Amino acid sequence: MAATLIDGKALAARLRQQLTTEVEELRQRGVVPGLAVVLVGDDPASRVYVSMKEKACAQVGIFSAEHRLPAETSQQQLLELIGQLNQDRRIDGILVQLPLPGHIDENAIIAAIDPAKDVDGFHPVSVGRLAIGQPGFRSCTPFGVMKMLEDIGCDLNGKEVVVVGRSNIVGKPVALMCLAQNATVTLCHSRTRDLAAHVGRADVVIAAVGRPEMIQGDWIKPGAVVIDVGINRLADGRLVGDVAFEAAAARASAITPVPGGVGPMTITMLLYNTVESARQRP
Ligand SMILES: Nc1nc(=O)c2c([nH]1)NC[C@@H]1CN(c3ccc(C(=O)N[C@@H](CCC(=O)O)C(=O)O)cc3)C=[N+]21
Repeated sequence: MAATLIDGKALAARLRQQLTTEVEELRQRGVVPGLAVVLVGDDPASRVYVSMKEKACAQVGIFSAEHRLPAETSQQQLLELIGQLNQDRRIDGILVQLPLPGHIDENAIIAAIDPAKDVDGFHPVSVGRLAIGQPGFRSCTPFGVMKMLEDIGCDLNGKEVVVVGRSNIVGKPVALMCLAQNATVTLCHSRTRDLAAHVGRADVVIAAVGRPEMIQGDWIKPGAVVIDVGINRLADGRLVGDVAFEAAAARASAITPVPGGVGPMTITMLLYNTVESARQRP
């Protein structure tokens, strides 16, 4: 393998160490950052993610308040809880674990969160601020990707960035973040013609399609940086990304592994946003 491995787990650990110090300083000023984590229903994957988030909060000294609600919870009941959390002075961030059960309108729930507590960065106000270049909460996975690029000293100014996948939670926001750093950004998706040709021009490839190993190694331009946001569980139990790792690593200058790449950064940026929100407490 020619490429440098971009170790998300190690970077996440370093950032969490810094956050621990910052939380301690806030605590001495009488501010304990607080995160409310809301889980509706009992999806096993969501349960795992939520407990990872709580553990991470405890690790850096953030107070976390867990709200586990039954799958039958009505939209009205959930909106009432959000309303209470919006008013709760101990709470700096509200995270509603997605996906929500089918009878609940996710957009209505996200819109009900006070933008000042939108540490997930999913509220239309946060997304709008990102789009027009104003400060605001940045959603955690794309924010983690940007931190990783910064950490390896990858300056995006004038670079060709190809993002594969146009989701609201990764593809679109990461494209906007790269644009804000003066990259030339191409946002590819399922209808893109000749994806291989686009990827082949990229100095930086950001894969967020959710299809196991779809981005082939021989598409990668020699020396490119490859960020793999995908986390796909195969039938044999293996966890793989959206990029064919071994073949891509043979051509790339740097590449993220799966697991241990972008994943650990997502939760770390949630902690980061929560601490930032506590700092801005009214
Ligand atoms: N409101 C909301 N906000 C989210 O941020 C959110 C969400 N809902 N719903 C689900 C997705 C998924 N997500 C991940 C967090 C950490 C890892 C992570 O740490 N992964 C590790 C371990 C992977 C494993 O072993 O399963 C890794 O990639 O190395 C992955 C995925 C946050 N999400």
